[in-house]
Amino acid sequence: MQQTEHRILVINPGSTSTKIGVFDNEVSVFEKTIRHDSTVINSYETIIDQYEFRKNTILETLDTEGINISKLSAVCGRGGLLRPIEGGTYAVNNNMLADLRAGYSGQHASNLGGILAYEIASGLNIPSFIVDPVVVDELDPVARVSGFSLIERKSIFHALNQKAVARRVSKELGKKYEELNLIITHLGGGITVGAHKMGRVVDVNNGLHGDGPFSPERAGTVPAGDLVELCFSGDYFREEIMKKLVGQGGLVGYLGTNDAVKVEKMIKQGNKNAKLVYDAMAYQVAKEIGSASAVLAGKVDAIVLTGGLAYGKEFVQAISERINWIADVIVHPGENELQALAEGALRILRGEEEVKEYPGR
Ligand SMILES: Nc1ncnc2c1ncn2[C@@H]1O[C@H](COP(=O)(O)OP(=O)(O)OP(=O)(O)O)[C@@H](O)[C@H]1O
Ligand SMILES: CCCC(=O)O
Repeated sequence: MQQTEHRILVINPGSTSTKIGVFDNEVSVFEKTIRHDSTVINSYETIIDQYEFRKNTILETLDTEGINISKLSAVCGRGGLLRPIEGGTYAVNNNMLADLRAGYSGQHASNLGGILAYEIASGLNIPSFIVDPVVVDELDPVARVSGFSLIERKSIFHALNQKAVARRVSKELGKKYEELNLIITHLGGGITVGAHKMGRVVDVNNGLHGDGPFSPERAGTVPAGDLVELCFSGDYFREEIMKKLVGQGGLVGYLGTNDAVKVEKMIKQGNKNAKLVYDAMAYQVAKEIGSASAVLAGKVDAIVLTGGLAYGKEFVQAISERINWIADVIVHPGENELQALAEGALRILRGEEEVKEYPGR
């Protein structure tokens, strides 16, 4: 039996849920998705205002499950919209807390991850970390140039899951992550396609703010001129347009649902519009993968499809048949973010990796 060296609490706050897990070393001993009623969540003006509610919910859940938090070695949260930083495990420090509280790069439920980790850990006098936040930025300089001198391209993507899956696939291929060129495609509520060149994500679409394929909830890249016309038409407030791009874009905008399983049902029932839209989403994902293969100059060891949509056999098939000439396609459906958070903290606690300091200010 494996000896318990480290017990780690991991926290992944999402827009409608808080996922928590307790790990003894790499082994999950408890995982729970705590779903939050949208009326409760929406009663808070900002994401940060939800802090007390989410913290109490986590502590009550652990208490009900009989998990004694005084035995924890560390707490690790999903990192949020911070300043751009390279991938890795970061200690939560005052600069990070200030940026998360202020929403330095915007509002995202994951902003609560570092704050919750810190507040629970500091009461127990143990360290708190975040791992591979959504702002991980390893872009090559050339990838930052947008073509419009007032706007620079940014790196905002599913870094935690992309990096974790990339490491897992590298192991499966019997190589180090730093020895491979991989295209990792996260197919979730948002979709991001990362060009991982020898361990660095040198280019990726900004999944949150209008870049790349459309997804269940995001519009992705839209024709800029037409968008400007719409913004100044006088028909919409700024927040309305933002919502149409993020949250109510993609499948939600076309078909009124973010649930791909429902869309597949619509298609089976003969809904031609649903078929067209679903095909278009697969088509745009394949285009983005093709573009990432050009970033890697065609030297691609594998293309990986992950996230919830990767459970959809026909969706995966529709993407694969357009891109499987580039490299082998490996499918890892779902995400493993709690495990990735635990492993990130563990690498530090075991001294296998040096903890990174968040710069700030
Ligand atoms: N078995 C399935 N077949 C097809 N689609 C599925 C299946 N299971 C889940 N999905 C779809 O996957 C999508 C959600 O993916 P996922 O759970 O990775 O997203 P999320 O965690 O909410 O958001 P994100 O990954 O962007 O942070 C939804 O559209 C959901 O309907
Ligand atoms: C994780 C950033 C991308 C998104 O939320 O869609």
